[in-house]
Amino acid sequence: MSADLNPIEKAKYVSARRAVDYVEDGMRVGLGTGSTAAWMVRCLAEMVRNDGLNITGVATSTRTAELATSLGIKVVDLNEAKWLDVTIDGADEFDDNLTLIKGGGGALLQEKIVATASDKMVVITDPTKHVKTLGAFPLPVEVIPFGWQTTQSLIEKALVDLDVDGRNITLRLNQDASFRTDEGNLILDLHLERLEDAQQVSHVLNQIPGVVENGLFINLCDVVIVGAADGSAIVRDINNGTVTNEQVAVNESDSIFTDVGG
Ligand SMILES: O=C[C@H](O)[C@H](O)[C@H](O)COP(=O)(O)O
Repeated sequence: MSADLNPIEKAKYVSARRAVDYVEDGMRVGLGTGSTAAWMVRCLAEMVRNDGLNITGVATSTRTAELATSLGIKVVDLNEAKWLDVTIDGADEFDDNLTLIKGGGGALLQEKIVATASDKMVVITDPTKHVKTLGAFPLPVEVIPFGWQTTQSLIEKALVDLDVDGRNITLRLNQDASFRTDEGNLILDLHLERLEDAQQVSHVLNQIPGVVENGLFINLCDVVIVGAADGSAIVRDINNGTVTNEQVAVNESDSIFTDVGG
């Protein structure tokens, strides 16, 4: 493996390399967003290039679409694909129930639509993402720009009613301006520290006018893969209840490392 990659990047690569085993010829594949998902896109592109793999990708963000297209993966709109065989995506946090917090990169809305429209969601992670209780990672909530401060106040009130301390909410910035999602919306990051009842919080947030979607992914993830820098990966499948510790075949001279300058 490329000596230039730090251990976390190596772990992400290992997890992505294992995840692409779920992709078969002719599949429609949801392509996640983020640094881990980018490794998966590079792995798939290599299979398209070297093995003639024939897949159709649906990207969860403009940047993933650009990466996939630039590497030779066919990308279509979800309206065209309609339904997907598998989606592979990263996560910011996951717990033992495979509930996720996503949206650190602001792509949670399209990611959730794509994951929901998939037969299987495979989540690729590194050891830093596993938590006992969700919430240390701020929960992203996508809101429309109109009246966003009022929406924020309504979120604060709803959290108090749920006995969750939601007073620390920040508008996500991109340098000096507000961050805009691919849909032109804003992101509020909820610094909750602990999230005991994800189902309830998610439900309540999505009832508030102005909230488009939140970053909690509940009952969507089928498989989580936790890669490690030594080339091992823990693969947990929630549907068949298996947890396997595997060694992933990695090629030190893999051309995808040169794609990223590693
Ligand atoms: O909006 C971004 C996504 O939910 C990402 O999948 C998530 O933030 C994980 O990203 P990374 O793999 O870069 O840690």
